Amino acid sequence: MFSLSRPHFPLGDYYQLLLKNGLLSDSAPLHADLTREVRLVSCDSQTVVPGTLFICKGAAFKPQYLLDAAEKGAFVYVSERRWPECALPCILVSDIRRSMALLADRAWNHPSGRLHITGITGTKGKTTTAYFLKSMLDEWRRSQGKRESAILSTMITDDGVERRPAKLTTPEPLDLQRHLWNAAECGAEYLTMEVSSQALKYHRTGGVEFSVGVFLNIGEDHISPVEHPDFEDYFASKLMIFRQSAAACVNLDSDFAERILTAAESCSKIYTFSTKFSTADIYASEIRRDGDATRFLVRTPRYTRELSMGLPGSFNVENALAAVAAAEALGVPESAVAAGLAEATVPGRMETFNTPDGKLTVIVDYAHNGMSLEALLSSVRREFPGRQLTVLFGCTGGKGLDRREGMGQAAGRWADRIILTEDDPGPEEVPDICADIGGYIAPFGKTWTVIPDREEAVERAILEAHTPAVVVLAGKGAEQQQKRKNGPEPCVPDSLLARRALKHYDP
Ligand SMILES: CC(=O)N[C@H]1[C@@H](OP(=O)(O)OP(=O)(O)OC[C@H]2O[C@@H](n3ccc(=O)[nH]c3=O)[C@H](O)[C@@H]2O)O[C@H](CO)[C@@H](O)[C@@H]1O[C@H](C)C(=O)N[C@@H](C)C(=O)N[C@H](CCC(=O)O)C(=O)O
Ligand SMILES: Nc1ncnc2c1ncn2[C@@H]1O[C@H](COP(=O)(O)OP(=O)(O)OP(=O)(O)O)[C@@H](O)[C@H]1O
Repeated sequence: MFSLSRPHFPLGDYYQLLLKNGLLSDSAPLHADLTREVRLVSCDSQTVVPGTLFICKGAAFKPQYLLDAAEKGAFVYVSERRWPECALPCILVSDIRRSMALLADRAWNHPSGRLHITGITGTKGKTTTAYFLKSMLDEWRRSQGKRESAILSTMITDDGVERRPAKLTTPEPLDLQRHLWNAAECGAEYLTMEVSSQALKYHRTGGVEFSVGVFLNIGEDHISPVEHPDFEDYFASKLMIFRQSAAACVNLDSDFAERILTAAESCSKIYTFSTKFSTADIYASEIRRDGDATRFLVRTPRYTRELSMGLPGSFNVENALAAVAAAEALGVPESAVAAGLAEATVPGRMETFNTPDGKLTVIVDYAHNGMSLEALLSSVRREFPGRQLTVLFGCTGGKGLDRREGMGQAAGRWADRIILTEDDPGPEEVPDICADIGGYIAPFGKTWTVIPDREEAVERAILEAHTPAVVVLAGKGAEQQQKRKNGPEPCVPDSLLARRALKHYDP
């Protein structure tokens, strides 16, 4: 049994916290009752109750929200500017994002102090690594008769109390701290979470203690007017994870590994992992595909043994090693590491479907930028020699425009047959996006077919393949929505489309 009622703190505690962290930008005394208990800290006027400390923030913020909050019983507000239309006392701060994170951490009584949290950052592999680690932790916990660990990932939010599809990879501070509180209260003890560069840049994880911070890799992505202005901003944001981590896990095979290691020096312990450098603390060798399993030998400071996993793709060994490294830092027993990895599945990541005659393999995968499609196709080429390789994909519209170049080049380099289709076109037209991608395929001397309707495209990709063949359906993974001009609209997931088409397969 657990109680979900949490303590409440007087306004003075919150005020002192901002003062101590140098966030107050007004030295004038605050005309508010500092002894009054804050019943809720909120940035959403729709949730306000009497006794709320209201946070004014956001590009879409309107002063009317503050007036609504005051009417519902908010008694003080925190903001980077005063709002003269509101008579409530104002705590003026210099940085609303940092302030909000610290206030949220306080409001939920610093729940990360009661959990072992692993934060995972990197351009690619965060979700997969988080699922691997959760599977290992849960093996261990089940063997002790304990409840499952919690996870906050792009795929799912499961804090032991709330379980639903995630809105963001890393939640905003007030949501994040509530999830951490839930996890701590229900006895999850361990929590694995993805930490996006956006979250670090905007201090969403401010105040959180990570037992382990994992840095997987870095590549060009998320550089756009609405995300990061340039690669340096993106990289520097990700490196911030180590400032709040006790132990660091660093991939020596990543680009810029030296710089990542230097940033990790702020942590009290560093675990390096690699498939290339035998000097790494966690080192994998003898990597091979054996039937439906990927096997490799791993050496850690505590043991040397063979590990296996169901997920194909040599890049998944990197993710597995990251999880093994985090498990090492957390003291997860060897047997739970091995069993957890062997059993782990990740929806929409390298989901594989084979025809009974074994001549046609369809792979559904979430690769949706150049780095991931390159890793995916090069790995499939190695693992399925001598087969025709078809790739089907599209690119998102209105953002991430550089993905067209990276994905086009990866397809041009590796595929025999290329089908371009819809993938979250947003405000753009699918044929226009495909034409852009085609411009990056052409220099490789390859041709491509544009089939805007994804259902038709998948069917033709599969049924018109020349066996022995592999058909890769990239980009959407387990997603069930297409983001179009009018917003998200439901769509059939690729795995279901693949199963449907395979029913009509005629060898
Ligand atoms: C809608 C939007 O663009 N939101 C972004 C923005 O938040 P914001 O604070 O400016 O949001 P806002 O909607 O303008 O805020 C309005 C405020 O008014 C309040 N309100 C609203 C209505 C009302 O009646 N009353 C009221 O009080 C709202 O509760 C809110 O507090 O600033 C935040 C800074 O943390 C961003 O995270 C957040 O990202 C949106 C949600 C988003 O989709 N971001 C993406 C890019 C993102 O973060 N992605 C990463 C993954 C990508 C990666 O791997 O790097 C992620 O972690 O998910
Ligand atoms: N270590 C890796 N290196 C390169 N590509 C990878 C790696 N791991 C996974 N991928 C590719 O990236 C895709 C997304 O993987 P995953 O969801 O685990 O990463 P992520 O970091 O959570 O991604 P995103 O930030 O896009 O949500 C996979 O479907 C696969 O194609």
